[in-house]
Formats: sequence, structure tokens, C-alpha cells
Amino acid sequence: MSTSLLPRDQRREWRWGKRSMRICFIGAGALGSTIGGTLARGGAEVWLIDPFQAHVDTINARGLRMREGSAETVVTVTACTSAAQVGVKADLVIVLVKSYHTSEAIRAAAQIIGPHTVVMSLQNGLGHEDILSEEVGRDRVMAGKTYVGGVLLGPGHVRSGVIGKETIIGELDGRLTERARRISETFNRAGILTLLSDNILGTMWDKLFINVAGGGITAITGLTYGGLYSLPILEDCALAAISEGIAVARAAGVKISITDPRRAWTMASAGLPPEFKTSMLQSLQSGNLTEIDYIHGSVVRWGARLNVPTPVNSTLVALVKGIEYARSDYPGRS
Ligand SMILES: NC(=O)C1=CN([C@@H]2O[C@H](COP(=O)(O)OP(=O)(O)OC[C@H]3O[C@@H](n4cnc5c(N)ncnc54)[C@H](OP(=O)(O)O)[C@@H]3O)[C@@H](O)[C@H]2O)C=CC1
Ligand SMILES: CC(C)(CO)C(=O)C(=O)O
Repeated sequence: MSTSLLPRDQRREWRWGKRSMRICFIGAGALGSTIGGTLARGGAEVWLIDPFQAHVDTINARGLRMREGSAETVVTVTACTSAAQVGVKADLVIVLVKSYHTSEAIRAAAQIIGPHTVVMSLQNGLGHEDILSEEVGRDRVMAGKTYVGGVLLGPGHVRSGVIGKETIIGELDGRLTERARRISETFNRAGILTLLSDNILGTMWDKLFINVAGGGITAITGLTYGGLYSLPILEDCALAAISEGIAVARAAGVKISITDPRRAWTMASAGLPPEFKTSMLQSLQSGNLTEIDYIHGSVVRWGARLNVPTPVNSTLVALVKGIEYARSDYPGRS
């Protein structure tokens, strides 16, 4: 029987009973392994789903090695290369593929999604909930953003940055539901500092400003944070890009808590060393596409819809796309 204090009409049917929550991660790279491993260590039943065969094999054979600061632990967790191998429905599916893989990844996970499965993205940027809703229905989708960080050090081995880093989750319509409360409890029990929000849209835009601060600029310049934060002209550019984002969010009627661009600029590098590279720069350097369309591109798309000019973000999008394109076999390439 539920002990919830929420009114009955606000309780989503809770079918997970008293057993531990069965959580499947679609995408178990740097962040999926970090959060998945932490939840498994905290007692949840976790499945890591990722096509990286050597990573999956190492985790299954020897456990997931997690380095946090100078401590290293080995976590027993099940990994597989496709959702078809899980064989049961998930209570919670957490999507942590790169944004541009979201649609194909959720489609490939149909077998683990049942009538009471919750699907939640913790990816950076905006727009994932719409993609997920198209595939699984809006009722199943919750939203979240996280300040937890992860780096994949090699197959079966991650550096995790969980301690003191917030994760915020919530229902798209702002209701404080039983399922949201149970998910945040599971996260907190595992040591992931998780808050329940009745304004998850605001949270999503706040996190967007953090990524807008340095993502595009570092991707274009190749600078680590040490370089980015030493050159005032780049700070001016970052503040202009964040200001556009704030103007767009305000025009959209989103209740943001970051209203001073300097706060986003400061927060973006908090606790990170000068040699830190943003994920956008890391993507380019490893030959992958960036999430530019979901980060600066979101500011541009929303700005166009609401008639708010976004020239700085548009320029950053164009230049990053140019860098991506320069690696292709374009006409006239020498
Ligand atoms: N790393 C971090 O610290 C943070 C990351 N984020 C966000 O989290 C998301 C994931 O980032 P991150 O973990 O760094 O990225 P990674 O590239 O390390 O991990 C993504 C993983 O998803 C795999 N993948 C691709 N397609 C599928 C699929 N169809 N099914 C299952 N897995 C698939 C990838 O495999 P393959 O490489 O073969 O494509 C890869 O192993 C991004 O949106 C990022 O912005 C947010 C906050 C912090
Ligand atoms: C570390 C942080 C918050 C800001 O650069 C980030 O999310 C990223 O690099 O993608």
C-alpha cells in the first residue's frame, strides 16, 4: 500500500511494488555508465544497454570500475548490446545517447517499454522529450537535467563526478507525482543528489545556459576552460550568447532561475580544472558530431518562433556545422 501523502488524483498508478526499481540505460557511455553504476551500487536493478561490445563484455566479466577522486570501486551491473537481450519490461528507461541518436535509440528499445514504464532523458540541450513522446507517448515521459559528470576512461572503466552534483527531475506538466517521488528517492538513496521540480522546463533552460556558455566557443577555438576563461573577448561572446538564451526563455514564458548571464558563465566552469574540455570540443576532437543543434540550435529555433533575435547563437551554430562539414568529402575539397 502506498504511504504517499499526495492526493489520490495526483498519484500515478504505482506498479513497481516493493522490489527494487528496474532501470535500463539506453546509452552507457561516459554519463550512462556513471549514473547507472552509481544506481546499481545503491541497490537498483540496472541494465546498461550500449553497442560498445568491449565495454559491455568487460562490465559483464569484471564489473564496472568507477573512479571518483582517488577512490576506485568495482560495481556489479548487467550490460548488453541491445534492448532485446533484457527480456523484461523496465520500470524506468534513462536515455543517455548523444542527442542525435535519441530517435533511433528509443525506437530500438520498444521491447523494454511496457504500459507503466517511465522514459526520462538526462541529456544536455532541449527537444528530447518531444522526440521521446512521439515514440512512447507523452504520458510515459518525464524530464531531467543533471550536473553529474562522467568520462569514459576505457572499456568498463569510468571517471565519475557524482559527489555534490545535483540532478533535477520532474513531470512535464509540473505535477509532483508518486512516480517522480519514487525515482528521486531511488537516486538519492544511491547517493545521487536529486531534487524534484514542479518547474522542470525552467530547470532545462537553466542547464541550457550552462552549455551555451562555452560549448560552441570551445568547439570552434579548440580551447580548454583555462584558455576560454583567460580571454575577455571570448567572455563577451559567451555572455552575449547566454543573454540571447535568457531573452528567448523569457519570451517563451519559462520561469528561469538564472537571469544574470554572468551566473551561467561562472557556473559552467565551477569545480572544473583549467585543462577541462567541454563535451562539444571532445566530440569534435574524437571525430564525432556535436550536439550543437540541441544546444545553441535550440536558442535559435525558439528565437525564430518568438521573434527574438539570436545572431550570436546562429553564428556559433553555423561555424560548428562548418567544422563538422569540413571533415566530409565536400565538393572542391583538395
Ligand atoms: N559526459 C558527461 O559528463 C555529461 C553528458 N551529458 C549528456 O549525456 C548524453 C550522453 O553523453 P555521454 O555519456 O558523454 O556520451 P557518450 O558518447 O560517452 O555515450 C553515449 C553512448 O551511447 C551509445 N549509443 C549510440 N546509439 C545507441 C543506441 N541506439 N542504443 C544504445 N546506445 C547507443 C554510444 O555508442 P557509440 O559511441 O558506438 O555511438 C555511446 O557509447 C549527452 O546528451 C550529453 O550531452 C550531460 C551532462 C554531463
Ligand atoms: C561540463 C559542462 C557542464 C559545461 O561545459 C557540460 O555539460 C559540457 O561540457 O557539456
